[in-house]
Amino acid sequence: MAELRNIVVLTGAGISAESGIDTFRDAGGLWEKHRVEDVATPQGYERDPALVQRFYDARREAVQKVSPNPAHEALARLDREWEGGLLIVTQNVDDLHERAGASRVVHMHGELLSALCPICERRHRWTGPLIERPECPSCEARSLRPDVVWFGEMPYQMDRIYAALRRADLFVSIGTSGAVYPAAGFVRDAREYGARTLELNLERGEGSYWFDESQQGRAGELVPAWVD
Ligand SMILES: CC(C)NC(=O)[C@H](Cc1c[nH]c2ccccc12)NC(=O)[C@H](CCCC/N=C(/NCCC(=O)O)S[C@H]1O[C@H](COP(=O)(O)OP(=O)(O)OC[C@H]2O[C@@H](n3cnc4c(N)ncnc43)[C@H](O)[C@@H]2O)[C@@H](O)[C@H]1O)NC(=O)OCc1ccccc1
Repeated sequence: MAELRNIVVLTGAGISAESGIDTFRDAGGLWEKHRVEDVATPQGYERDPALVQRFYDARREAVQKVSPNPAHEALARLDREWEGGLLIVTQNVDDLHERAGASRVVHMHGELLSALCPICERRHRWTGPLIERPECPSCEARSLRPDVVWFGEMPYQMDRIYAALRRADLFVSIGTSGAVYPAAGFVRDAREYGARTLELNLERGEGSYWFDESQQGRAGELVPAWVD
């Protein structure tokens, strides 16, 4: 087997479930309580920005009440100790990877604790809106929006992600249903570039067929076992 040097890890809501963060599609998940079109699309934000602000405010409060779990901690350990290439590509907008100590992390769908001004394109730490369209500290436009990627919008840092996929010897997917693109297509991209592929998930995801190996179980057990 070719020498293992470069690893890409894709994470989804399932890795934060054991920290007490709702996933999207599981029973009692976010998409049961909110219509995607209303809270996670640019059109929904145009229609009712206050509804969208409240949705993300509630998630910000929830994230600040929880802590990283053993799966986040194991990936942070890997990040500290692995001398080869490593990129943790997360679909999650929470900051639990960083709070566990990981640094080689890309938030392809944005971050809850960041605010984006679509006018001057500057980002600011989110200090809580309490109103529909907070003022941008840089250009004073009443424009600040959650710095998250909504459906129909281009995910962040796609060039960096595809470059890492092209170099990957190993692609590992953790806690994601494989229902949302382009993230759901990464396993096939990685395979095309010759990487071995491993799925660690509570149940088989929609793209499970494309993985060389698939382990079912809780991330809090599977990930430390895989890393150590
Ligand atoms: C619904 C789907 C069909 N639609 C899409 O994919 C769309 C449209 C589309 C594009 N290409 C396509 C191709 C085919 C079909 C459709 C499309 N995609 C887009 O619009 C994307 C933008 C999508 C991003 C939307 N924003 C999110 N989030 C941010 C906001 C927010 O968070 O509020 S998506 C959001 O939902 C997704 C949820 O998925 P998961 O994280 O997997 O969570 P889920 O609940 O589904 O599953 C949890 C899993 O964990 C497991 N689990 C649970 N507990 C545990 C546990 N304890 N341990 C282990 N596993 C566990 C469960 O078993 C389960 O499998 C995540 O990506 C998450 O970020 N933009 C785009 O394509 O731009 C153009 C483009 C194209 C190519 C290249 C460049 C640009």
